[in-house]
Amino acid sequence: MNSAADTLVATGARTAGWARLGDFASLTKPRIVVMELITVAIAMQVASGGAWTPSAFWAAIIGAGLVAGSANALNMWIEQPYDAQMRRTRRRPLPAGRLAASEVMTFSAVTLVAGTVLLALFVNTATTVIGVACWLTYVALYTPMKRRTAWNTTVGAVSGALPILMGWTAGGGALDLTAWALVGVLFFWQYPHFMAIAWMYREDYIEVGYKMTTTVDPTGWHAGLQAVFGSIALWGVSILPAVSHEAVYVSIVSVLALVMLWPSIQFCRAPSDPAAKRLLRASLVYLPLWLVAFWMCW
Ligand code: HEM
Ligand SMILES: CC(C)=CCC/C(C)=C/CC/C(C)=C/COP(=O)(O)OP(=O)(O)O
Repeated sequence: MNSAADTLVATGARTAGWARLGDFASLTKPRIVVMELITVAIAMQVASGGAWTPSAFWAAIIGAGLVAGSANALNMWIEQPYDAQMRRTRRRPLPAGRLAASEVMTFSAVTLVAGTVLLALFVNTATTVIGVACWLTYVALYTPMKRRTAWNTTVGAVSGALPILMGWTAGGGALDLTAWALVGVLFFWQYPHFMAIAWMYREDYIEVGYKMTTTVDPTGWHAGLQAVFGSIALWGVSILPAVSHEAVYVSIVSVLALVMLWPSIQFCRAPSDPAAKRLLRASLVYLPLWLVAFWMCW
């Protein structure tokens, strides 16, 4: 177990009551998980044509949330020494000593089992298998790869893209072109999303030894290119689900594409903190808007 965290807890940094509950909740990286769960809910709604039962719907949302929360908690357990050194992450419960390593491990194990059981009993086998595959790609592949190669982002993008497929299969959707187009949207969206972040926190990443596009090429040129090509690919796959659908959807998505493409081009031309922040903000605007367009126009 992690003696550093346990020692800090022993010296009295441990929280109690609601604050302790908040510390456990923050192990799940709640903002990312909430966005993931919105993708799950909308994919399930569209795939089922709204014909879901409340038990299956809530089991899918809570089950996916628990499995994702488990993956994020275990990622924090593995990365504690590096989280402790980065400004953005050093106040997390484990490096700050508010939770013990053993508590984080227990939390991750319990949420993994609970989430998997919920998905298996109340949703279906396909969704459960995708959930476990997603957990494995994140914890067993992406997390160690961050220290070895900048290709980690491609693997992380698979983990980030699979939850929407869980929503689709939970709603009875087949693994057809639409299903893979949805995975493609989430996959390619993560390039501009993360290249902005990789630039903003490049000094932290260099200091702790993470291999990111912006640490391998500190000029930002490769990160910019990946943001631009990611945004172009995002445009293409965002349109795909509309093959037999309305022109209005294609028009909305094409306008939305510019929301991503323009700040990506600006960032690529001259990487800077303000340009990266604008790109990150654009990514966080794009995804909910695209989800609503997809849902409404389906
Ligand atoms: C390679 C994949 C990804 C990486 C490495 C990544 C990393 C990050 C990081 C480090 C932040 C914090 C930025 C900050 O503090 O300024 C962030 C923010 C955010 N990410 Fe991602 N992310 C990825 C994929 C995703 C996915 C798939 C989603 C959801 C669908 C998502 C949703 C969000 C949201 C909502 C925020 C803003 C809230 C916050 O700052 O915590 N991300 N991401
Ligand atoms: C159902 C299931 C298992 C879903 C998993 C969804 C999930 C965890 C997506 C994460 C996407 C991602 C790579 C985030 C960054 O992690 P990071 O380690 O780079 O972030 P950090 O630097 O903030 O720790």
